[in-house]
Amino acid sequence: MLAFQVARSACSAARTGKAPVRLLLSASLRTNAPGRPSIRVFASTPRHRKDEARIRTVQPETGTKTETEESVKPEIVQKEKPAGPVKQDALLAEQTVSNKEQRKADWAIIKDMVKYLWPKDDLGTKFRVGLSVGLLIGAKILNVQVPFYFKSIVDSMNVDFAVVGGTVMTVAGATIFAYGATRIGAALFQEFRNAIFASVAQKAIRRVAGNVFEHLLKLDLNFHLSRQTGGLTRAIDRGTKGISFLLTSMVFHVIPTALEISLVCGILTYQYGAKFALITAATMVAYTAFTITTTSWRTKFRKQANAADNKGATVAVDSLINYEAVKYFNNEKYEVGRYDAALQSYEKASIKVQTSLAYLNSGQNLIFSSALTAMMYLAADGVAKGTLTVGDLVMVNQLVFQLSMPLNFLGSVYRELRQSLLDMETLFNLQKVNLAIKDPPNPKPLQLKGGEIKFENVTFGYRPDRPILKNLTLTIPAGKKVAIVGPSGCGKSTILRLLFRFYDVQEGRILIDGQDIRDVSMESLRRAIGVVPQDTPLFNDTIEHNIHYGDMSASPEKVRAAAKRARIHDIIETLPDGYNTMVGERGMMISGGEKQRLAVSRLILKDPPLLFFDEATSALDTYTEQTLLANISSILKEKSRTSVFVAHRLRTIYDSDLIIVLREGNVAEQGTHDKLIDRGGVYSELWSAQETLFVDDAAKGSGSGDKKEKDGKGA
Ligand SMILES: Nc1ncnc2c1ncn2[C@@H]1O[C@H](COP(=O)(O)OP(=O)(O)OP(=O)(O)O)[C@@H](O)[C@H]1O
Repeated sequence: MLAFQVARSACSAARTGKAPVRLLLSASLRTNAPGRPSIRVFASTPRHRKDEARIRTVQPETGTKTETEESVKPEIVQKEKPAGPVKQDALLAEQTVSNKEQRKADWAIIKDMVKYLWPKDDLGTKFRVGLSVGLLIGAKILNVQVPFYFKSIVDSMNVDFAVVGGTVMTVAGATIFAYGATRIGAALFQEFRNAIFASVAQKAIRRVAGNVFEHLLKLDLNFHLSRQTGGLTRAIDRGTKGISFLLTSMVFHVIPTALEISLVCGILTYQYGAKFALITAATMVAYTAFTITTTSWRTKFRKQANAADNKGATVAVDSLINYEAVKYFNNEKYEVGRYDAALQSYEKASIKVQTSLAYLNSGQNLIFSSALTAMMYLAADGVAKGTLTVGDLVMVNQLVFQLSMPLNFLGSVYRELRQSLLDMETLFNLQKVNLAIKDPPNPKPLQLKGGEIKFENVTFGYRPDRPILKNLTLTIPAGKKVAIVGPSGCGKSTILRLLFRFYDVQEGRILIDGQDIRDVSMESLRRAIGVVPQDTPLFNDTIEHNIHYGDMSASPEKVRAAAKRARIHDIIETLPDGYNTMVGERGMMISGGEKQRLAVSRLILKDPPLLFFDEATSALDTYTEQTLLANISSILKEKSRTSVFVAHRLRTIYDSDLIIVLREGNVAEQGTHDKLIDRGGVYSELWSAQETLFVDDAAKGSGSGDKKEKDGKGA
């Protein structure tokens, strides 16, 4: 049970830790752009991604944009801390996936995404995509008109106004207005395009995220216990951001860059001949090749920074979650040291990221500026020879500059695209995780006749090398109150988990009223079983909601009636917010005893025929425990129900119809209390030991029970 609880609290801790992770990431791990004025140019980047998009500064002298900062995104999924060699191997294996396989996976995702861009039965989406592409083409065509007007304005200005006469209005007024209108038109087209496309990306995100979430809820307990919940939600979060980026960049970056480059090359060839086109084409090839190779080389620095970033977040979150433990043992310095070590690795990796970025930017600038110089020389030469006008010189300059924007995007889009594909792969892989526990084909619902539960030669272990139940055979008779007792870790809670089909048995079978639980639908099986677990899982919501969870269709009156029966109503009424009191994350804002009673209320509301109480009253004082147990007994008597009580304190179960004593994964003995006492076996020894303690406590006055209860009969 301990391992189960540890794993469970790890999950919950990860959940609790989600907010701090983000807080710390943004507050202390991210470096900011240098303090000079910067313009964000990821105009089409969705809002949530903007924070992560690099900031580029427009250099006033040249107009070219230079990457100045990259947000270092944490690793694709916050991976579970490697718990041993097996997991580390798995992680290594994950990292060494061959490039070929990676490309295959990338293409599979892109193909999948095309389905969202052009869904079969969704005319609306098709229309939006079509319209966005139309607007995009319109914007690009308008954009390439701008240099033409500019050339025309420069040429028409290149006259002696004193000789020719006229004003700016008569000479170039129309062209200047056309120039302005074209620029405005291009900008408007781009904004409309973004607005229209937004719903396509958001719809895709909703569908994928919904499917993944549904799948996650279907996965078995083992999957959830071995993953960090924080990591899972992060995978969904990052994967869905990836979807938006991939769709947006597929439509707005890849296609338009290609379109713009072709248009500019075409115009240069048509207007000024092959030399210009050749230089443009050579620049494109050199720029692209340099960007792609340098980006691939830089990726490892980013990965290192991401890993350090994750480590820092994990350390910080772990320390904050275990705040009390840190304080109990005065280990603040140790924790700060651990955190600083992670920050130091991050610092080193970030410096590499920045320096390699400077190299990338310089190389890109060198290639681009060399091409620009060559073109300007050719154009100036043309002007000198009289084959070109000054306007032509300006137009060449403008056209080439127009290329700088898509080219600059190329580097960032390429890298972001790779990252998005990785994020999405993790997300899509989650959907592929097989369900270990599933319904049989055409399952029948469980037919309850009385509620007899039988374990027949059941062998089960969470790990194959450590069996917990060994050829266990037991019968829980229909309509009876049965107790399962035994030393800690002997498999009492495991019996419940198997019955609920959180896991399937490795050998043997479990029958309810003669039906193998693997042959009936899980929905009907789980509907028939009610559980008050050892550690009550509560939602961070109101008390009302948490009780209501037992039956979402129940009326508020029923909720209150259930609370009364679980002896929690009066306490709730005394709280300032009554039933609207928030219970806090994992119910941390209410006491352990209150949590258990909420769990009992929930069970009463669910009203199932088979009831399981796994140490359900362990956090209560003796008086409240006895009263609650009396209430539970009266509920059991109302209808014929089979109930199973797992308990350590034998005084809470001594009156059961049958007591099963487990030891080392098997039944050591069974019978009624009196029979087992007479037998003088394990139960009798346990009973005597507990009674001695109880009497001692009572004598010292520290126990809350009275002497009358000593033999158990007065309870
Ligand atoms: N998910 C798990 N993975 C691996 N081992 C587990 C898992 N859950 C429980 N165990 C182990 O299985 C054994 C039986 O656990 P179980 O919870 O059934 O014990 P229990 O009899 O209910 O104990 P307790 O009385 O302390 O609650 C324990 O040794 C426990 O550490």
